[in-house]
Parts: sequence; C-alpha cells; structure tokens
Amino acid sequence: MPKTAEAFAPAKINLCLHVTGRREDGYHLLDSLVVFADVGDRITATLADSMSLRVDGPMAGSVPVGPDNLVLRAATLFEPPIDAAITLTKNLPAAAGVGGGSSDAAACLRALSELSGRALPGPDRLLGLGADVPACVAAEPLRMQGIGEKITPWPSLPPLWVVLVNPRVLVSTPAVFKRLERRDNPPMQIPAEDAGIDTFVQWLAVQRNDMQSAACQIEPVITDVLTALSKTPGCALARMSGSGATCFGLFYDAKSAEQAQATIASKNGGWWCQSAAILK
Ligand SMILES: C[C@@](CO)(OP(=O)(O)O)[C@H](O)COP(=O)(O)OP(=O)(O)OC[C@H]1O[C@@H](n2ccc(N)nc2=O)[C@H](O)[C@@H]1O
Ligand SMILES: Nc1ncnc2c1ncn2[C@@H]1O[C@H](COP(=O)(O)OP(=O)(O)O)[C@@H](O)[C@H]1O
Repeated sequence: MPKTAEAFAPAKINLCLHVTGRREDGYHLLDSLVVFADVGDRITATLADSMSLRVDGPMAGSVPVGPDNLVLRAATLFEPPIDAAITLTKNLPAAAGVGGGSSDAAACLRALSELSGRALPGPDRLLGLGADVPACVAAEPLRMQGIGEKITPWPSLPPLWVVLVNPRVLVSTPAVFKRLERRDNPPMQIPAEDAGIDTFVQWLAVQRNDMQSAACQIEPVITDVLTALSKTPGCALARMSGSGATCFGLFYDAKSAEQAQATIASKNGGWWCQSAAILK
C-alpha cells in the first residue's frame, strides 16, 4: 500500500489586524492576533512516481489547478522533490481574507513532511510563498508581526465560536493595501494575562482591523455583512478578517453561532456562511 498522509488546512482569522508601517519594498508592517477555526480545506497526499494535484470540494472552481496553486508551489520547497499524488478538498472561499491558499500550502508541507520524514522548510522559504504562510504553518493562536514572519504564540484564549460570512465578492489584497488612508497606526495593546472572556472581548473590541474601512469602500457589501452579523443575538463583536471580504461574528457558545449562521444564510442565499469553533 502506498503511504498516505492527511492534513487539515484551517481557516485563518485575524481577530484584529493593525497596519503599523510600511517597509521600503512596499510591504506593510502588521500587528495581528491570528487564530484558526475548525472549518477548512483538506489535503491528502500519497507517495507516487510523479507530482500531481487534483482539486475537489465546493470551492474547487475558484482556485488554479496548475503550478500556480499554492499547494504545488509549497511542494517545490522540498529539495530533492517529494513526489506525491495530492488531493486538495477546497471548502474555503479563495482570495477571501481567511488565508485558504496559505493554509493549504502549510497543510501540504505537513503532509509531505510526514510522508518523507523530512523537516519542514525554514522560515525564509515559507515567507517566500506568502506573508500568511509562517502563521499557517504554526496553526495555533499567535501574534503576527513584521510582514508576517514574526510569530509569537498567544498564551491563552477563552473558548470562542465564530460565524464566518463571505458575500462572494473577490477582494484583491494589494488593492486594499493601496487604498489605506494611513499606514502608521498604533500597534495592538496587550491584554492582561489570563483575562476572563468578558475582559478579553472588551479588549478585542477596542483593537481594530485597519484594512476594514478601505475594503468596505471597494466592496460596500462588506458593510452589509458586518451589520447582519452584529444584529444576530449573542454576537459579541463583528469584524472583517484580513483584507476581506470575509467577516466574522464572535460568540460565547456554539448554539448561538449556529443560530446566527442559519439566520444570515436564510436571508442571504448567495453568501457563504459557516459557524465554527476557534481552535485553542
Ligand atoms: C492581509 C493578510 C493578513 O493576514 O491576510 P489576507 O487578507 O491575505 O488573508 C496577509 O498579510 C496577506 O498575506 P498573503 O495573502 O499571504 O500575502 P502575499 O501573497 O505575501 O502578498 C500579497 C500582496 O499583499 C501585499 N502585502 C502583503 C503582506 C504585507 N505584510 N504587506 C503587503 O503589502 C503586497 O502587495 C503583496 O504583493
Ligand atoms: N490552494 C489555493 N487556495 C486558494 N487560493 C489559491 C490557492 N492557490 C493559489 N491561490 C491563489 O492565491 C490567491 C490568494 O488566495 P487566499 O489565500 O485564499 O486568499 P487570502 O490571502 O485573501 O486569504 C488567490 O488569488 C488564488 O487564486
């Protein structure tokens, strides 16, 4: 039997995303609390004589199947190459601020590492795939700084659930960065350690996503998503993730999140709505 490995590619959520500066090469300096949800894509890799990629799942149509797919780009980081037949089951919307491509790349690296017994590529090579890839390889609650390369594990997170809502508009990350009015915003404040859930959510509410306003100007429907989320019972906070267009509502329990998802989905047939737990 050929050896097979499976890896989960969780949705990435920027609970807050502060843009604090810009480097000379144009990349932006970020300060973000990044977490992962128990919804995402899936990678299955089987050792084979040559490298191949098959994409299935509800969002398969929205990603490239050739060498531009971040899964195949990630696989090339191993030298010498590890040949495998890879299947990507694409459940997350692409170019949506939930890091699907970066998380797929990270999951592919984990699966190939397991199959071959070889170490994961170093941090510089991960960053070369995309600014979100180092965070997605860590795949645990973390503070992300620099342009994405500085990763610090987040010490403790209260139990939280989210509803992720994407109005099915594509938002270009460079276009949102370009439209920012300010690039020198204050960094995250640091909350008290082991704060209870109320203190944590109050703290989070005064942090920001500095890309949200620019993204809403490009795609005003994002404002509708935020309004719909914030009106659902039990929603403690509604905010955009990454450069959008996906927004999240934050909930204290699974049931409230599931009800909010059902309510929003029933009123907005074309939107992608998913309730999930935040992984600790
Ligand atoms: C904004 C964030 C926040 O987590 O999330 P997404 O909206 O992509 O999910 C990420 O920084 C995105 O990471 P990722 O999508 O991997 O970015 P990359 O492919 O490396 O970069 C896409 C483009 O975004 C801009 N970019 C990206 C990261 C950064 N720190 N500064 C930038 O200015 C650059 O113009 C770059 O060409
Ligand atoms: N496996 C993949 N999944 C999603 N997008 C991918 C993938 N491979 C390449 N891409 C391309 O990468 C870009 C960013 O995708 P994604 O990581 O989903 O967005 P975001 O960074 O906004 O969360 C998209 O334009 C998409 O075409």
